[in-house]
Amino acid sequence: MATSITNHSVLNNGVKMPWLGLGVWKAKDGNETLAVRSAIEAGYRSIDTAAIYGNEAGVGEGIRQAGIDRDQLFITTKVWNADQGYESTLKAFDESMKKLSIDTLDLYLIHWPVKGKYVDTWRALEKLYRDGYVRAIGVSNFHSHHLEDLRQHSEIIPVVNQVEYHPLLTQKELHAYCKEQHIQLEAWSPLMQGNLDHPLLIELGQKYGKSPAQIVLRWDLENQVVTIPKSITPERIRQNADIFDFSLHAEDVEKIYALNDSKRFGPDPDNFDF
Ligand SMILES: NC(=O)C1=CN([C@@H]2O[C@H](COP(=O)(O)OP(=O)(O)OC[C@H]3O[C@@H](n4cnc5c(N)ncnc54)[C@H](OP(=O)(O)O)[C@@H]3O)[C@@H](O)[C@H]2O)C=CC1
Ligand SMILES: O=C1CO[C@H](CO)[C@@H](O)[C@@H]1O
Repeated sequence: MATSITNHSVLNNGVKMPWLGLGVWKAKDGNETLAVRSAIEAGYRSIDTAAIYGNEAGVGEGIRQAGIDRDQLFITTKVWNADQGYESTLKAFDESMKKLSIDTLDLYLIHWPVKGKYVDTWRALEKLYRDGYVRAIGVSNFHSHHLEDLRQHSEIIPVVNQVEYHPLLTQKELHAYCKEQHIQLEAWSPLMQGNLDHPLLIELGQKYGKSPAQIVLRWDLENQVVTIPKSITPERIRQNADIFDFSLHAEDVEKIYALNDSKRFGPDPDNFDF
């Protein structure tokens, strides 16, 4: 049970990853810098970006402005689909590191399972890991069949699978598979991209004296899912981190699970047109 913002998941290679991080998709034009700085000031120690978000340089700037020791932070970025393949991934990694202006990355993810490419991409991630440039390597948007395929064609197991996960898309089978394989599930769009007006979430918010966003983020923690809500609003950034002073009763966790209707806000990885 996570009781503090510094609580972490211990990944399958022993690296510690905070249960809560800040997402920064769509944060641009300086908002990403302000958001990262506000988050670090509020106690966040994990930031999730990606090459395709176009804000790695601004994220790096926010980290510097916060004036925190690099080893206190957990930074994730991702290789974009157009850069997949062995050599092109190594090049994309260098570019991301230059933009972030850091020497070592905490977590590098394959953003989507691009058919015919992700195994070679994974070999590049394995090299970066073995050479010490990345502390942990993982994937995003992988179904269990992608993970099985990778398992049969590679040596290192991903530490994390970052997938769309929220009350309307609970991914129970994938979650069970990841648990069995010691792959940490990480939730993207945990706040359903701001669609938080469901009556149950409002009712539970009133019951626990919390907002619907806090109820959903606490539900992630109860389910041992790493979560990375995005906000560029300092007050919401603080609110989203104020989830360590309460816990949900088991029956309420189940009520939220029951909202699942396999609703995706993003594409299904099997149908995504790369
Ligand atoms: N691997 C992948 O393929 C993907 C990864 N991601 C990652 O996951 C992160 C989170 O997902 P994302 O899609 O951004 O969406 P989220 O589910 O985190 O929702 C973000 C939206 O919710 C609003 N919001 C934040 N906090 C609150 C609150 N307390 N009350 C009400 N509204 C709130 C934000 O507004 P505002 O900012 O204006 O405060 C924003 O509009 C991304 O930023 C990215 O890092 C996302 C998509 C795909
Ligand atoms: O993380 C994400 C958000 O941005 C991308 C598109 O621009 C998505 O495809 C992706 O999954």
